[in-house]
Amino acid sequence: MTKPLLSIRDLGVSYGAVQVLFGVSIDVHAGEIVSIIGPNGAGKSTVIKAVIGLVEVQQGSVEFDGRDTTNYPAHVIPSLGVTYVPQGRIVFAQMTVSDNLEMGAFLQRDARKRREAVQAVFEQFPRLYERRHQPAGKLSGGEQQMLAIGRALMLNPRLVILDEPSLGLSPKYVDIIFEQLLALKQQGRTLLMVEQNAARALELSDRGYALELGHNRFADTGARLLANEDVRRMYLGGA
Ligand SMILES: Nc1ncnc2c1ncn2[C@@H]1O[C@H](COP(=O)(O)OP(=O)(O)OP(=O)(O)O)[C@@H](O)[C@H]1O
Repeated sequence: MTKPLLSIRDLGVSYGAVQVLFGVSIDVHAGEIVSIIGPNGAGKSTVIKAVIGLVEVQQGSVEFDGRDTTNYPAHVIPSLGVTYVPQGRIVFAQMTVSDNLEMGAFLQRDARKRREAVQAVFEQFPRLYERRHQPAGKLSGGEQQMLAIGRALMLNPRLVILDEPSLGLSPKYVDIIFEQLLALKQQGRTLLMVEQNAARALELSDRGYALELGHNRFADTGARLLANEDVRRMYLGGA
């Protein structure tokens, strides 16, 4: 198999004296959707925060596109081609939808390229085009999540990392957001996400990793994890 685009190896992270990750390893290949699942406190968000420089890695390594990026500062990560959609639909509420998107292209100095990127996001999310002049704070929760995802696409990233993209959304928008993530993969994007909605996430994931108390517990294709009795009992509510 080709080398992973992102390779997280034996990650150890502590908050102060409390260790929360104990040798976690995760690979993401170009063109894949990979999900990290696990109960509250398993360490899912900490893994992605370590990748994007928001928490310090004490053991192990992070490699992106063959380069050791362990403990690269957060402000450098977007220039590598890695963008992040934080938990909680974070948008600039007073700014219009269009201006929110422009903010996502902060590294792009060419105004024409910025406009082209905005147009590409509008094609992906026609609903955002309809509401382009409105303040982001007036959008519904699902639309704000579309906007947060659209903003992360503005730099044409090689990897998009999403923390709980479906959290707090109505069932209708959960469907829409997951459909959009699948559409992004079909366009060749690479996605790594953390999801509490494990069954839905695994359905559209090429591969998944189940964490337990800061350790790797299961790693397999999405389909095989969904079919695994132990995974179903421990992570999918026994369904
Ligand atoms: N800033 C912090 N300071 C101290 N402890 C933290 C901090 N952030 C997270 N933790 C602890 O680290 C552990 C892992 O948290 P993390 O948020 O990575 O888990 P998670 O699997 O993403 O769960 P959740 O879905 O609840 O966010 C938990 O015990 C949590 O309480």
